[in-house]
Amino acid sequence: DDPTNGTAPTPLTNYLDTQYFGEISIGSPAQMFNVVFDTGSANLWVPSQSCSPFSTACFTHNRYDGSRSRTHIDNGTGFSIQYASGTVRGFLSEDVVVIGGIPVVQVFAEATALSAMPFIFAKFDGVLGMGYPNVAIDGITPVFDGIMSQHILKEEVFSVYYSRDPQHSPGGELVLGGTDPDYYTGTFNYVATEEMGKWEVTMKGVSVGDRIMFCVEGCTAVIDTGSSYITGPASSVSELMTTIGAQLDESGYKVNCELVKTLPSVTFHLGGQEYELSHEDYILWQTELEGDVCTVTFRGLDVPPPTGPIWILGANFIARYYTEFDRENNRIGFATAV
Ligand SMILES: CC(C)(C)OC(=O)N[C@@H]1CNC[C@H](C(=O)N(Cc2cccc(Cl)c2Cl)C2CC2)C1
Repeated sequence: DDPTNGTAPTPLTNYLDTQYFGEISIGSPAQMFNVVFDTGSANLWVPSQSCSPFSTACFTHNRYDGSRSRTHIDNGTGFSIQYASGTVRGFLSEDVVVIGGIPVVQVFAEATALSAMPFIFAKFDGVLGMGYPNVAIDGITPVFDGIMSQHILKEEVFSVYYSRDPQHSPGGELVLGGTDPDYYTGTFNYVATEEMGKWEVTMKGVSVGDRIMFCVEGCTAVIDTGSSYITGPASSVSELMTTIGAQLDESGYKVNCELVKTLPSVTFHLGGQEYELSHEDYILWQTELEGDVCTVTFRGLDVPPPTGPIWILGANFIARYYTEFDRENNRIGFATAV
């Protein structure tokens, strides 16, 4: 009998409120990796022992060595992912993956080439996609689907808590099979996933203060645990920044830290509920040597049709709203995070 009654928690590390990752093992004996549990993708990849020494991003991370695992199964099929922000190339292997204490035989990619950008900034080794199977490249069964087919989870859901303060411990928590009441208050409000097979919902508007300014006719919002920020169509975000008096510089939108407490809330209308972010939720306040820097955690990103135009609600949204991803009922639940 499972000591955690059909649920399996994994503590997460919070790196600068922008990267949240937890530990999994692959192989026998266990080889440990830090991975982002990413609802915006559906494949598992980790750096490979056979990655080229010239791939700095690969070399500075933990690497999987199939020859050291007695449960390794050769595959060798080529694999590549083209992110908006970078490229991962390698080949497929199969081995036992353990996540939250649950073992699953899994086809995954060994990365032999990782683009320096952005992976040299990554504190994590790889990515474990928590998306639906139809987002999976090469039709590979995602990890969570492999676990659901074992019928050991109390519910076919997983939940995510992201802490808002890097010093907070744990930096977050992934729960397979349920939710963790330690990290939310009140009840869940649910929104149906709009397009079967993506962690995407219909958004009814985006308000600044009490004025609906964007997505007035409705639009699509992706709830993406693997994105650091909130992104929206570049024109909308640029208008939003003008409204709050933020300037764009080479590393994002900045505001004068003295004015932060006067900034309006930004509210996302999902399902029958309004999800407000206050300036505490969307400003990253960093104290540097040359003074304080206040970054607005919104980015303009134009996703081409038919996928776009979309808004992507990332870590800073999830840090405020504890999120339950429900595969049983194809819906997403939000509760106020503690
Ligand atoms: C189309 C398809 C390829 C499936 O799209 C995706 O996979 N889309 C992914 C959607 N979720 C975010 C992913 C992403 O941007 N990164 C890079 C990243 C994010 C935050 C911080 C850092 Cl340092 C980095 Cl490197 C992966 C780590 C999750 C892309």
